[in-house]
Amino acid sequence: MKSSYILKRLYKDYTKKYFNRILLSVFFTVLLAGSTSAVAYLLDPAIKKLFIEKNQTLIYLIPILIIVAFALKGFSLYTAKVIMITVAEEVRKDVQVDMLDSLINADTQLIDSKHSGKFIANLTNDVNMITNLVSTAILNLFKDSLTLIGLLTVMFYQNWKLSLIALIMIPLASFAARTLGKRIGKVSTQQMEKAGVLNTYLIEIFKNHRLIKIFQKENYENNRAKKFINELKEKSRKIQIVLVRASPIMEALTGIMIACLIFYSAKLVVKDELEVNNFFSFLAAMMLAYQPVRSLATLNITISQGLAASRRILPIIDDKNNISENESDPEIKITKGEIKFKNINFKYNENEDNVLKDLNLEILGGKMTSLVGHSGAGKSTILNLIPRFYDCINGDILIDEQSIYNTKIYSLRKNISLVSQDTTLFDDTIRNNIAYANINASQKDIEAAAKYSFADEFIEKLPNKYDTIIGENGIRLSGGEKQRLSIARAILKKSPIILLDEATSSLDADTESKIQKAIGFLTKNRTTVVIAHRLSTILNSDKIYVIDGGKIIGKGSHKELLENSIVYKNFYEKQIKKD
Ligand SMILES: Nc1ncnc2c1ncn2[C@@H]1O[C@H](COP(=O)(O)OP(=O)(O)OP(=O)(O)O)[C@@H](O)[C@H]1O
Repeated sequence: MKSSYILKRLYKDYTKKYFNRILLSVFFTVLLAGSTSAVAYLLDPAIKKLFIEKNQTLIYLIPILIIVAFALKGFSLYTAKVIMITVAEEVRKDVQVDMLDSLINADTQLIDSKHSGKFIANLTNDVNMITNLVSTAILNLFKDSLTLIGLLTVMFYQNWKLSLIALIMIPLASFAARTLGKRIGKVSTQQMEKAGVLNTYLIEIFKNHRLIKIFQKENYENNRAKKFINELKEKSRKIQIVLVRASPIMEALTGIMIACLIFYSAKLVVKDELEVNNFFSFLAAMMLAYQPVRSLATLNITISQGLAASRRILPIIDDKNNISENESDPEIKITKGEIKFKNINFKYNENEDNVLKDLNLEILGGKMTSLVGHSGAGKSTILNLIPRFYDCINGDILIDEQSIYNTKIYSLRKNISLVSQDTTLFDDTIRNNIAYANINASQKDIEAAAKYSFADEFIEKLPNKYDTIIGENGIRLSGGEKQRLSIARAILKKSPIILLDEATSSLDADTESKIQKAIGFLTKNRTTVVIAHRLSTILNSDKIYVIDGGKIIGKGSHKELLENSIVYKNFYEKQIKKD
């Protein structure tokens, strides 16, 4: 990604709308440059009139002017900074909102390939650097270059020969800064990658802490943590060191320049080409110019960091969705809820074999259809294709004779509920977790859904009932309770199509029977496609498909399949019967 393109994008998407505020901030930097230069300039008449000519009439005016100039300098700097801080925070918010928007709407395939820890690092550290680029860098660019121009004017006004010597420093400083900037850009990308790895590791520690304990892997994990932290430390150290490397370079350059100046000034004084008042005013201007030159020299580093961060962030924002719809696509209309798979081929990744191979399915409207088969056969994949979490390579899926690929995606998903075996809940109240299906649902509807899913009996026993916060992914609830909540959520959605990935874990007989009843209520007269693991579900099914290696190898009722399908018989004997 070219730097010019990045800068154009950042301007167009993130800073253009704050243009007026930036302009106001620039106006204050003009005041700042003027007042800073005035301070340096005023030393000339101050020394000449007050000390050399001993003029008593200006004894009050010049000090007052100096106070005014300093006050104006302070006020302008403060105001310019406050304006740019506000802009910076707005830009930070806008970039983060865009990143999260792109994540929330991303294709499932894209999410599969994303590194969650790296995303967190991008969302925090990288966005910081972009914010610096569009605020600090812009502010400093104007503030420092205008101040420098003002001070150089004073310097040239006082003595052009001395000023030319001082100017030698600028190309030297900018050369040093360019070299440092390049190095910083490279190391900061490496640092961000390490920060991402550490974030992901942290998420895994939270998720897998029971596993760590039971395998007694505390030491092993401590060592891994140390390794990740060390790697990050190394990169951070490198960046900090490159950053501070700017200081000795600048100090050395300043030293050389001051030495040359003193040497040359002495010569000029001898030749009567330099007055003491001019020299002091010149010196003051040059001293004041030190800060803007230093800041301009390191500006390149902020810009390099910001550009490197943008190269990581903009592609995330620009990630294109493959799963899309046309403007003209109609909403899907569900009548019977019949689903047909026609010659479906599908694979998750480019270079792999097809996971589903020329698959044909007919799922009866308003009835229950079971998918059975060994692990890895492709059952979940079939379920994933119906709400278009993934799109097939070729073939078609029809619901009530309408292709799901030519309908509005939201209308399709609105008609589908998914109850999966790994129940997903939010760290929120019970009420909000059920109402996730419909945030406008009344308390009465929520309670009814809880009642039909047999969740009400445990909810009533909780300290704050429906207002109880259930912890991250429902950590404070039992497996059976979580399942009932997710069924309540699906009941509230009232969708005509239900996709059910039946839990494999066994529950106690009482909970099991409640969950079966809840599922019975949820799926009654609705098109249900279930990855079946329970005999009762299989027996209740109107049709069973046996999947193997991404193909249908048998269909019919339980009884028919026991007679006709060896794979089914095998599956039944080994996995269902023993349960
Ligand atoms: N997100 C994914 N990315 C890549 N490959 C995947 C992905 N999900 C599943 N697969 C592969 O697709 C094949 C079918 O998997 P699928 O999950 O559909 O099987 P399944 O019949 O549901 O198995 P199980 O009963 O164990 O859940 C497997 O070989 C699996 O490794």
